[in-house]
Amino acid sequence: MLKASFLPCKGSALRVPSALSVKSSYLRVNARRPTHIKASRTKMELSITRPDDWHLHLRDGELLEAVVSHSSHHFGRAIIMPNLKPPITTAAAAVAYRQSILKALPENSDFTPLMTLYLTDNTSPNEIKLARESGVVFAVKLYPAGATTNSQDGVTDLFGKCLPVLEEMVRQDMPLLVHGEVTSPDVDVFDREKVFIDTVLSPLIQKLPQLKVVMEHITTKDAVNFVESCDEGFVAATVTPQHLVLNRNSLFQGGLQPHNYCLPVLKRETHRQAIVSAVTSGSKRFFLGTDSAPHERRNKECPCGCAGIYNSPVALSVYAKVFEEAGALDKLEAFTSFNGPDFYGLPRNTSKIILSRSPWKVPASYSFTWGDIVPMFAGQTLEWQPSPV
Ligand SMILES: NC(=O)N[C@@H](CC(=O)O)C(=O)O
Ligand SMILES: [Zn+2]
Ligand SMILES: [Zn+2]
Repeated sequence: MLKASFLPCKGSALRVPSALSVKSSYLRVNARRPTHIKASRTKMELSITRPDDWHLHLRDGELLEAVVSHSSHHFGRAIIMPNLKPPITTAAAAVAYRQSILKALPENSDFTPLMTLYLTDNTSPNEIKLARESGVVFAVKLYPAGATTNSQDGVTDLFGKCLPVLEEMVRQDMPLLVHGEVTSPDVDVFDREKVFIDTVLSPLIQKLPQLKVVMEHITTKDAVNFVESCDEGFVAATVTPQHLVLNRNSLFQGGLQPHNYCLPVLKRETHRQAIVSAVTSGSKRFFLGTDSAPHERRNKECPCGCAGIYNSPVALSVYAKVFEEAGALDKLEAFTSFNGPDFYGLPRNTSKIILSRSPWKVPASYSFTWGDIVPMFAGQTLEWQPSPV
């Protein structure tokens, strides 16, 4: 069952665990704690290698300036999603977008954006070569046309028009990042990930077994099973905070909850449990990708609200909570900081961050002259707090 403390009831605070549950966590962690976990009865701290975010939407313009520090503060690097308006479809556009991200960063930040290209039916194999040569593009993103926010320019003909590009990606060792949902209106929205696995991903991997694929923001037991059935170095998955702690009840708890709406949509509890088991098992195939996707409040709380949850400010707190509740805090660091760079063939970060058990209240919203953004778990209290070393 989903813990009551994670149900985002409107207006009710996320419950801080009682002294008793702190104590029992203390005992559980202490019984098998690795050296980087320090515990005392008053304060528990984890020192972990600085995490990276392998799936992040930073947007551009005012929104970029508003959100970038919530990621750059704690994460070393992030895979930056290319679904801007217009999308980042060329290496040159990725280079320019990277410059605007670097410009928006707080002074002295050493956060590194890892850029991606937005795959279209018209992407040329040469663009993949240019992307590789740029030295700043690390992956190509597949949005099936119409699947999610700003995906209207996405792919309609993966096995036809895109095949030469995919073959070039194999040659360039460039991973394909996948929004894994079919878009046919005939397919129930809750089945779209499973049908995508059966009809697109599985055949794709059979056709191009050397292509590196990341199934982004997985939401189902089917995706867990699929990723686990593939070759470890070739297929992996990112997992968001929301798909670890919320199920589809959270969309309707006490009324319609637009701030819990993202794509792929939250699934039933059995799927959430399968994802928690997979990530807390210590498997190298799963790594941190927040899918933090800020939208202005007015575009979420309206008759046709956008999909996307803004979770950068709370992501590390939520991941820590999930691993703690599974009795797997010793496996947290691999998920947040090792499995991602290992899969991408990049070095692990060398600096550290500290996660301490000191409850903090998530702001009700972040306000700017042009509007505001409501974060995940707005107004609620979380137990784990990250601070840079
Ligand atoms: N996850 C979402 O619900 N939304 C993302 C797009 C995406 O990652 O699919 C966004 O850009 O808003
Ligand atoms: Zn997506
Ligand atoms: Zn996303």
